[in-house]
Amino acid sequence: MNNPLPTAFTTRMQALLADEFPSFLASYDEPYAHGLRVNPLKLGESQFLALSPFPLEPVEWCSQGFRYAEGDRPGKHPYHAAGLYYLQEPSAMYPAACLEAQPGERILDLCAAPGGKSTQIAAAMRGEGLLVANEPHPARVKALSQNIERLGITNAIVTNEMPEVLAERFPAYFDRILVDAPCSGEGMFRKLMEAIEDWSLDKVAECHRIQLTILEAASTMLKPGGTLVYSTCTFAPLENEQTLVSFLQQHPEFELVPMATVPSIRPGVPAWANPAWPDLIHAARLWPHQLNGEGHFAAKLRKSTDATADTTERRLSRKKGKGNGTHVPKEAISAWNSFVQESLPALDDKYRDDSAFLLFGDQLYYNPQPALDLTGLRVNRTGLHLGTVKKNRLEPAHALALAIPAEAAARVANYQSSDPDLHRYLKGETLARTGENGWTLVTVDGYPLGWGKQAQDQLKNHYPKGLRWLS
Ligand SMILES: C[S@@+](CC[C@H](N)C(=O)[O-])C[C@H]1O[C@@H](n2cnc3c(N)ncnc32)[C@H](O)[C@@H]1O
Repeated sequence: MNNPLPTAFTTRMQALLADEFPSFLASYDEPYAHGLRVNPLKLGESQFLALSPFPLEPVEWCSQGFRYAEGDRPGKHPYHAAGLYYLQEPSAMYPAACLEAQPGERILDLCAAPGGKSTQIAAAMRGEGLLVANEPHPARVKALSQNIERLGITNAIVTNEMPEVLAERFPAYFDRILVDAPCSGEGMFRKLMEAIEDWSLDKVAECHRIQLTILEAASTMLKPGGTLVYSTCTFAPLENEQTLVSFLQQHPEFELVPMATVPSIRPGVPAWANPAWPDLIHAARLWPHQLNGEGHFAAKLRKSTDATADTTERRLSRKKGKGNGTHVPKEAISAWNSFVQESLPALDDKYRDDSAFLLFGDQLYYNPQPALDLTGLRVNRTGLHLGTVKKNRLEPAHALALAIPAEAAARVANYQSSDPDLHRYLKGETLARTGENGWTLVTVDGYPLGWGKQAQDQLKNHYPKGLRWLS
């Protein structure tokens, strides 16, 4: 590898890994492990395997996960734009699988950007229940929100808050919480030179402190009997075994519990914490020299059903955000209903509950949890963005195109993935095309990509400017 690993890092890893250290070090000369996770909200694994232009190998711990070869570019394929998959290195697919999210639950992903694990959790929820995907970093929350949109997720609320703020609002509220914590990123060294340049022992210590504050907030928000998964993409015991033990010492109502595993995944190490903690064998270490992945740590904790839950919601100052939107005038709802009648005649009854509509300015949303009070919180996306209400007519949102099946639409312009017209569409060009006038769903091999508006012999392009392909 060109950029040498930090000496303090290799010295520590040599002391920890002893005989295994040479093969750990040699793994840095291997290529980065490329993976993608098929999005079951759009299609099943076998359907994708039949369609995939890339040779794929299954990931052992995630049924929707596949490895692809160096040199393939699935991020540059129209199927990516249609949200058929999410690019994610294989070991990062493990923590959300351990969370075992179920349809209908309330789930929080507390450190969620850019959304790899949120999109995996949403896939397991099958559109039922509530996913709160939170990211405190203002720029990173935009990437998270775009990925939620691209994958056609309709039951997520994307927030941009510090965990402590959410903890005040949601005591004992969630069935499951994922803390995929900010960390020193030692598992990113193969992919990103900046991860090596940013690393220091001080950063490891600082991350350990931050991880404890995040776990503290998570513990408040979890219901008695609830499940918490903690994960990092670093190898440092201080950020893994030690963070957990420091937390468990303060929280006897939590215990480590076993997770589904495979032989190439190793247990956590009880002696790498102070005091040594035998239950750490239930945690998991994914090492780059023992499996084909970049490396991760994960552990599952259960909160006792006897834990007393302080469900008193602390009163926040509710001035800064407008998370609940404004009262929705009946004209906006009827604009939506007219659009459905005219352009989505075969849409099911999913978006018909008048109490779920929200209006932010002229932007109409459909809230997966209408009873939830979001006032005062910084909210980036509240459920499904339906469109813009303009003069009592609805201009459909890009998110809507990605969340519906092609069969719902009255007018569809379907292109094969290799069709030059499809590439023109993705670049934002108007297409020469005949067809019935009106809003038209543009699809690739039957999977929705975005909107066009047919007028005479042209399909006007409504693919979002910020997503257009440059070449
Ligand atoms: C490991 S990354 C999350 C990756 C994400 N779960 C995924 O799978 O795509 C950790 C995230 O935590 C965010 N973060 C940083 N400080 C935080 C804090 N105090 N509380 C919550 N999240 C924080 C970072 O901005 C970063 O996006």
